[in-house]
Amino acid sequence: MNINFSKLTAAGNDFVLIDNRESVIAKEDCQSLAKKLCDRKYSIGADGLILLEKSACKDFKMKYFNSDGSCASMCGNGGRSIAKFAYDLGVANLKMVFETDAGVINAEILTEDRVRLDLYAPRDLKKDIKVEVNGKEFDVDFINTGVPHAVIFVDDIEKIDVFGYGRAIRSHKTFVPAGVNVNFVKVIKGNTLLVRTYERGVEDETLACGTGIIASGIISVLKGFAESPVKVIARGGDKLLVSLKNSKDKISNVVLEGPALITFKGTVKI
Ligand SMILES: N[C@@H](CCC[C@H](N)C(=O)O)C(=O)O
Repeated sequence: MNINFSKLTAAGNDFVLIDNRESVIAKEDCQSLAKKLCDRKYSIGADGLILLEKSACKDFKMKYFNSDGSCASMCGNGGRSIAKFAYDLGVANLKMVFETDAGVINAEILTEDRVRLDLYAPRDLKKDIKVEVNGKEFDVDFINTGVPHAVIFVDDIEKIDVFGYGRAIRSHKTFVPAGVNVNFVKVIKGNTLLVRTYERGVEDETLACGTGIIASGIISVLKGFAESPVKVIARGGDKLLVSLKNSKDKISNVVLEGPALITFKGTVKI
C-alpha cells in the first residue's frame, strides 16, 4: 500500500507525519512502521513517527513513536510539528486544540515557521538526586513534562560526553523501568540556556528535544538560575522560548514556542 507523508523539522528534531484519521495504519503495526520509516539509510529517516488521528472531542489526536519503535506519550517538537501539519492538511485553524497521551494541548501557528504550545502541568518533580555513573557523580533533577526528563547543570557544555553519560544515566537503576531523557544544561548570560539532550528511543543526542527544553526551563526557574520567559538555544542552534508560572514549586501555564517547518512531502510504500 502507498501512503502519503510529510517530513517536518522542529529545531532539527525531525519527524515523519502521516494522516491516520481513517486508520489506514493499524495499531499493532505502528511500532514496526516507526522503526522502518525512521531508518535513515533504508527509508525516509527521522527521530520519530507521528500519526494524526481522530479525536472525539478535540481537533485531532497525536500518537508518537520514537525511531526505535517505542511509543512515547508526548513530544514537544513533535507537538509543534503536528500543529503545522494539521493546519497544512486543513484539519485545524491557526488556533487548535489536540489530545496527546500526556494531556490536552492548545496550539497556535504564530508565523510561517513558528508555533506556540500551551501545555498541561508537569508532574513528579524530584530535586537533587545523586546519580553515579562511570565513576562520576551527577546532581540530577527529575521532572515529567509529558515524558520523563533528567536535568543536569554543567560548566562545559561543549566537552560533556552527552552520548556516554547520557546513555548511562538514561538506564540507571534510579530511573528503571521507564528510563529517562537526559538534558545537560549550561546557563549563559541573557536569561538563556544551552541545552543538549540524550533522547530515549532515539538512543543518541538529537539536535533538540522540546519536552527536555521545557524541563530544563522549569528547573532553571525553580533553582533561581533563570526567569520566565527563558530563552533556550538547542544543539542545532535554533532558538526556543519556555514560559511558566511558579508558586512554591507548583508549576502552571507552561508554554513552549519554537520553529516547525515542512521540509518535503512524498509517498512511501508500506
Ligand atoms: N523529541 C521529543 C521527545 C520524544 C519522546 C522521547 N524520546 C521519549 O521517549 O521520552 C521532544 O521534542 O519532546
